[in-house]
Formats: sequence, structure tokens, C-alpha cells
Amino acid sequence: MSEKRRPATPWPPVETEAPRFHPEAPGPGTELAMHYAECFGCGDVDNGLHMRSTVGDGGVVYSKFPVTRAHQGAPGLAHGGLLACAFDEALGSAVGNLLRRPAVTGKLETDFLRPVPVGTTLFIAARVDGVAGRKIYASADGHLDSADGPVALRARGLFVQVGLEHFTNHGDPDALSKFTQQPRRREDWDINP
Ligand SMILES: CCCCCCCC/C=C\CCCCCCCC(=O)SCCNC(=O)CCNC(=O)[C@H](O)C(C)(C)COP(=O)(O)OP(=O)(O)OC[C@H]1O[C@@H](n2cnc3c(N)ncnc32)[C@H](O)[C@@H]1OP(=O)(O)O
Repeated sequence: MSEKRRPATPWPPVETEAPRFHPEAPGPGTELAMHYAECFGCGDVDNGLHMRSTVGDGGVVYSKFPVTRAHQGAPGLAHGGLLACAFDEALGSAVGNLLRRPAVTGKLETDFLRPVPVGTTLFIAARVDGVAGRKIYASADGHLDSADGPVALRARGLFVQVGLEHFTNHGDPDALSKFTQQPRRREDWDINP
């Protein structure tokens, strides 16, 4: 299959500032730990996505998703919703680790360009494209079986910065101590947009 094209829409969709990476953001070559042991994307969860991420040069975060039989939709092929989940994780990891601003997914769009067979590994490259106040725009490409393999998916996400109470009020009161990766303390986050 040749390189796939889809209609281009402006991205980011609003005027943005260049992302300001946190001074203590992990540097190139850093292998990122899971952010929460029970996370379906990166945690130690049965039949989870078991994604692993590494910081690259130039504000790119590389993630790998090994696609197994547990992730099927059609026989032998990855389920589209789980592929979107992998991009949510990869984009969220880029936002969370590079900016250190607590944020949640507001919108996620995914272009499915090629089927992703069971047994392949999806190599995802994610970057933060721009910031407009609390709105953080990020995008990613997913390559089949190697970092420069054919592009199977592209995704764009809007992440919205939230206060840390988003997690403790709506989720688990102990959320901050359950995030297994630093930063865990309020003073470690860049919480001013
Ligand atoms: C997950 C935890 C991470 C912790 C960090 C740990 C460190 C490790 C680092 C990294 C790893 C992270 C990896 C995680 C990966 C997975 C992430 C997820 O799956 S997150 C779960 C799914 N998402 C939700 O559950 C959100 C549910 N929605 C909400 O809570 C609210 O709707 C929220 C916060 C998104 C916005 O609500 P409002 O009341 O605060 O603000 P309003 O005014 O509605 O929106 C703010 C701006 O955003 C725009 N906006 C919001 N949603 C939009 C949309 N769908 N489309 C377009 N614009 C939208 C609005 O128009 C507004 O823009 P204008 O300021 O007026 O210009």
C-alpha cells in the first residue's frame, strides 16, 4: 500500500503557543515508568496494552504497543477502540511527562489507515503541538513493526489541564499517591496555565 492521505484540517485548530517543556521533564533517552500500576494502557493489567514509552529528541515520546490475541476485534486484527486507547495513552504520556501539567483527554480523533494484525507491534511517536491556556494539543503517528514502518494510524488529541482535585474528587481520594511515576506532589506540577 502506498502512503495514505486523508483530507487535511488545520491542526492545532486554534491559535496556540509553542509548548513549554517543564524544566524537570525527563530528557531524551529516558525510559518512562508506568504512571499507574492499574492503568489499562501502561500498567501491569491482565490483557492490558502493556505500553512502554521512551523520551526521544525534540519533544517526541515513543511508545510501543505489542498487539496480542487479547486485543482482537475482527479475527486476527486489532480492535479499533483499543488502538485508539493506545493513542490516548501515548498522547497523554507526552503531555503529562513533557509539560508536567495535569490534564485529561477532552477530544481524541483517530485515522485508521491500515489494518493492524495480531502479532505486530505498533510504534507510536507522539508530540505536543501547541498550547492555548488550559487546552493542550498533541498528535501522534503509529508505525507497523518498526519506528519507520508503514503508518497504520494517526491521531490528534485535545487535552484539558485540570486541577489535581479532578483525580481525587472524581476518582480515588488517594490518586496522587497512586501515581507511580513522579511527579506525585502538588509542588512538582506546573499547575499555572
Ligand atoms: C489520567 C491521569 C493522568 C495523571 C498524570 C500522571 C502523570 C503521568 C504522566 C502521563 C501519563 C498519562 C497517560 C494518561 C492517558 C489517558 C488519559 C485519559 O484517558 S483521561 C480520561 C478521559 N477523559 C476524561 O475523563 C475527561 C472528562 N471530561 C472532563 O472532565 C471535562 O469535560 C474537561 C475537564 C475535559 C473539561 O471541562 P471543564 O469544565 O474543566 O472545562 P471546559 O470549559 O468544558 O473546557 C475547557 C476548554 O476546552 C474546550 N473543550 C473541552 N472539550 C472539548 C472538545 N471535546 N472539543 C473541543 N473543545 C473542547 C472547551 O471548549 C474549553 O475551551 P475554551 O477555554 O472555552 O476556549
